[in-house]
Amino acid sequence: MRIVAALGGNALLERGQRPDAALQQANAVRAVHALAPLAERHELILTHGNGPQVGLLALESAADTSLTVPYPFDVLGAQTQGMIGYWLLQALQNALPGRQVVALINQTLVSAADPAFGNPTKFVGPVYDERTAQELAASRGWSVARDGDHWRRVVPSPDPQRVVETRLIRQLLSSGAIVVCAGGGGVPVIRNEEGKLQGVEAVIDKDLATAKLAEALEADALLLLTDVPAVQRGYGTADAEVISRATPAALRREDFPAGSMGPKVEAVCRFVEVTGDLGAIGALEDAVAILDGKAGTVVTPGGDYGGSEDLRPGPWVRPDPS
Ligand SMILES: Nc1ncnc2c1ncn2[C@@H]1O[C@H](COP(=O)(O)OP(=O)(O)O)[C@@H](O)[C@H]1O
Ligand SMILES: NC(=O)OP(=O)(O)O
Repeated sequence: MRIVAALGGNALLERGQRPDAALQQANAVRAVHALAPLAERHELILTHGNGPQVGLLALESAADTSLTVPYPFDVLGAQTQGMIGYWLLQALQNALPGRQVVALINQTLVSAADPAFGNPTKFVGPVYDERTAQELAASRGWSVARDGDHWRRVVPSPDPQRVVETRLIRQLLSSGAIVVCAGGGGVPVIRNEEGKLQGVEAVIDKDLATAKLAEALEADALLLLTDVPAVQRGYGTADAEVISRATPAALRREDFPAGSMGPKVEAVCRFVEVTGDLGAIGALEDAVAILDGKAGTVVTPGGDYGGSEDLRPGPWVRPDPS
């Protein structure tokens, strides 16, 4: 089976954690520990978030007095792909000796006319209390919004249209490699009037980009792995209940917050609606259990799923490296 899995930015850096490299690298090793069994049995494409990290790099760049202007978000996005891609690359190589692993710097095409450029929704950087967030918004010209119990900076997040390097990713997969790509949703680019690729100031939602990629790669399953065991109806209320199976139509009747669960639900719905294959949302450590039908929120065209036997079965044969 071909599985495209997305790793939440919070899996590498939990809210409130100090962003030390060693801590994030250890978190990457933990994440890979949960994902390695999938890579042993299936073709694996791994994407990752970058919300906490790209916001941190933006703060660092803004504080660098040697710069005329701080680095733009496309450049910062590429930096996070390098940094997080390196941690995942090394963790995967150590967990799966003998396998070829590649971490790509890659771009995702968006529309210059996307209304998201005028309506920032993507959370980046650390969490603040409301007063600090409002002060930072006033002094730095940021947009800020509530993220659960906290406040964070928000930046534009245009809809991903296409992962520019899709064809190359296919080639790497067919050579047997595990591919880490579309980090932070991919570096956001437009095609300018001369038809050239050009970076734009935005952070793409990695779940929506991952769904686009999974569709283009004809994946059998899309797994969005995060820090909650499943999608809940009435999340945060006394009546909250887990949704373990759903159709896209049933999920679309519910309300989920922009910037967190909203884009994940939208991403799995789009993937299942277009492909008729399986999309799921759940906890990183449950990656294998989700595919076995024992955890997470599993979304299928019929809203039913018994386990991975329901997917097109058959072991993935590792290509001979010679
Ligand atoms: N209905 C819901 N069910 C489950 N989690 C929800 C829901 N609504 C909001 N959330 C929040 O969504 C978060 C996951 O989204 P996000 O922070 O964007 O994840 P990640 O960075 O891992 O991609 C959870 O930690 C949870 O607080
Ligand atoms: N770019 C992105 O969606 O990052 P997070 O998953 O960390 O929010």
